[in-house]
Amino acid sequence: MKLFSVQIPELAKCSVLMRERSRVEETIHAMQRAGAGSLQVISDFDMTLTRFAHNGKRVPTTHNILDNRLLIDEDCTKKVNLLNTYYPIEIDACRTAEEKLPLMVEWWTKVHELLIQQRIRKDMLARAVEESSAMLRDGYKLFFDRLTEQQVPLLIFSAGVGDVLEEVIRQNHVFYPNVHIISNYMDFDQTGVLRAFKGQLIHTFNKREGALSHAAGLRELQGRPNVLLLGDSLGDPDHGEEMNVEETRILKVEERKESYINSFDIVCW
Ligand SMILES: Nc1ccn([C@@H]2O[C@H](COP(=O)(O)O)[C@@H](O)[C@H]2O)c(=O)n1
Repeated sequence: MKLFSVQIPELAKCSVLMRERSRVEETIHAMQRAGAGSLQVISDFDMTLTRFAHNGKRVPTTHNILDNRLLIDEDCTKKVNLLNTYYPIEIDACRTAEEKLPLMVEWWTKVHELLIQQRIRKDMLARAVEESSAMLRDGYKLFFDRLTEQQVPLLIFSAGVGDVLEEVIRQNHVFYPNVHIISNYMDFDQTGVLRAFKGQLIHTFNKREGALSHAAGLRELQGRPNVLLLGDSLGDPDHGEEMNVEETRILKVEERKESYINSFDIVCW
């Protein structure tokens, strides 16, 4: 307890839940002893590195940022706004990942097809991000700065839109060389018009597959056995499993405590 109240006061807050406080304490001690050279951080992006809401309004996900008249027309806006339909399914603690999977594929596929039809222009993305209310979490600057100072790789695994994600962190001045991103990237034609999404679709429940298919990019993380895994979804705890590492899992959620406490070491709600 002393460790948390003195060194990490946030973890002593009543909004922080831990299944086994003593085990988490031991893990943090071990990670501290091993030092920054043994550490890597894996995080998802939307609602983990970005805020869930601000002043009572949902902060847009990277997909939602594309809902801007610079990029898509009014008719598309009506069709593309599927968050209220599919998000409750994504976070439904009563459904299994197997039940959710086809619905998640349906959600991402529908939206990506609509976006492609809109012939989105690459040179408009930065303005769309500027005009959006995208917002990283409080303390993000310290988080990114410390990791880069200590040369700790930060791997962002996101089922969002990589091009938009990059622009958000660039505009917040934290797109440092230690930041690596695996996400759904747009494929633009020679004139800068969206024609497809690159590679295999990444959604909440296949991030593990995404990690494997990008194994080459993960090589530089080898020799760093300690992983701090940050996520907001029950699909996230899988990220580190292929990597044969000790990990501490920290999660940001608004609700669904019970199931999250069973999946993550630390739950912030
Ligand atoms: N068309 C979509 C599809 C997904 N989302 C949300 O984005 C989140 C993905 O980002 P992570 O960085 O958390 O992997 C996902 O959890 C969905 O809730 C969306 O807004 N629109």
